[in-house]
Amino acid sequence: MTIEALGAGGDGIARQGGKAVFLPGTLPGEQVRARLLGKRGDALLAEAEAVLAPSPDRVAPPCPHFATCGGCVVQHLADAPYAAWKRARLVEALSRAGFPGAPVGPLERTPPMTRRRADLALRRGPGGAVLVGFHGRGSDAVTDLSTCLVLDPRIVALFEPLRGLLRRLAALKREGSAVVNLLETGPDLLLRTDGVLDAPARSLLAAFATEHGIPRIAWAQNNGLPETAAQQGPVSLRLVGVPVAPPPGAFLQASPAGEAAIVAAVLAGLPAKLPPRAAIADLFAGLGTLSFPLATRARVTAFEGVTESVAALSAAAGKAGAKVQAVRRDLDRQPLIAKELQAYAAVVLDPPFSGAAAQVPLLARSSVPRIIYVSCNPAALARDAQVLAQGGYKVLAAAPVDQFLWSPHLESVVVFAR
Ligand SMILES: C[S@@+](CC[C@H](N)C(=O)[O-])C[C@H]1O[C@@H](n2cnc3c(N)ncnc32)[C@H](O)[C@@H]1O
Repeated sequence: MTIEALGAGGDGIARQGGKAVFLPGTLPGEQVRARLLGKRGDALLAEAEAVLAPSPDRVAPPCPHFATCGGCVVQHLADAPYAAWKRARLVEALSRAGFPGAPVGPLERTPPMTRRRADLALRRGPGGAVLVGFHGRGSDAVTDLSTCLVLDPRIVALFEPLRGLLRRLAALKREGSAVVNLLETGPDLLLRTDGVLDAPARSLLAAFATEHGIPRIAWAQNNGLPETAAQQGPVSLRLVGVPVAPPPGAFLQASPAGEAAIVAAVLAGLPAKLPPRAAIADLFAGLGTLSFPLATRARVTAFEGVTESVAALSAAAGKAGAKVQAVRRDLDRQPLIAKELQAYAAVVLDPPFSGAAAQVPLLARSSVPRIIYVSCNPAALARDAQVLAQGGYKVLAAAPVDQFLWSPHLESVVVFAR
């Protein structure tokens, strides 16, 4: 087969009998000998058994786990075509939404080994050993990682100690996860396991926290509410200089450089002049990553659905005297309505992967002069941007931010105006 394009998920795409065939690990222009594996929706899935004519853009993937780990699926592509492909994802998303030729800026890059948040999969294997890593490509298998080239080395340094801990932790029967948030006070660990945490296990966690300089270890059974299992000291990080104490497993932008690029693009998207008593709404505000920078320009109301994040944001704003009011609100069930929206000179929204399907139609019908949409999913962005296009909004600027190096994920900041 001849590979015609690189798909949105990072797989090469060929055609056979009028059907698209997805071939992981291949690149446009390559000729491969392939074996069909089955169907993927309307398309076919195949495996390249041999690359007969490799692309000049093919490079040796630097990570030893490339073949199995599902994290970095396009590490075999040279840097310049990789950056062009990533940026093109935003160009295509906006084009699909009805904004062909939108002013898309250059790709903002983030360096390897700087990701400060990891959501690791844990699995106990036969013999009691525990695998710690990421899920495999399109599979449920867990790749047991010895290294990772995107994560901050301080997180990677915890892999082996975690394996040792979990081997002895009866609370992990078969499956679990570990979220590591690298804060300024050290790694903050949230363990989710499928068993019960008894008193000896709590002592084990406390000893582990002391030994590895971990200020807090929280634990939850499966998807239950986390509880603090061991606390050795305060947990804190600064968001534009404002100290915030995140709850266990809190959402953080993936890397400091990515966060800085997003904040810069959001601030640049505000009108140069705001009316004297202007207010900005920050929707899906999390811990206030965007609220605090926005508060340097106007009063901010920060809407967020997770109670613990709202409390952390509110406490941080109170202590710092920042002009941010935090409000708990589920924006899927109870989006801001027209009457509420008209109070704002600008609305910033940074929804989860699924986008903001409930809020965006109300924004599209609103009189809000400026909407700044921060997206981590070009497909959801394309759907939501189309609704804003139908509402009469134009794109003033769009910034693609490569927070998830070598993966198909793309962060973008798009500025809409009436
Ligand atoms: C992509 S994060 C952005 C957080 C923040 N803006 C930042 O930059 O760190 C999305 C946030 O939306 C929140 N969220 C998810 N679903 C929500 C909902 N239905 N209503 C309100 N907030 C929600 C999540 O808790 C999370 O904090």
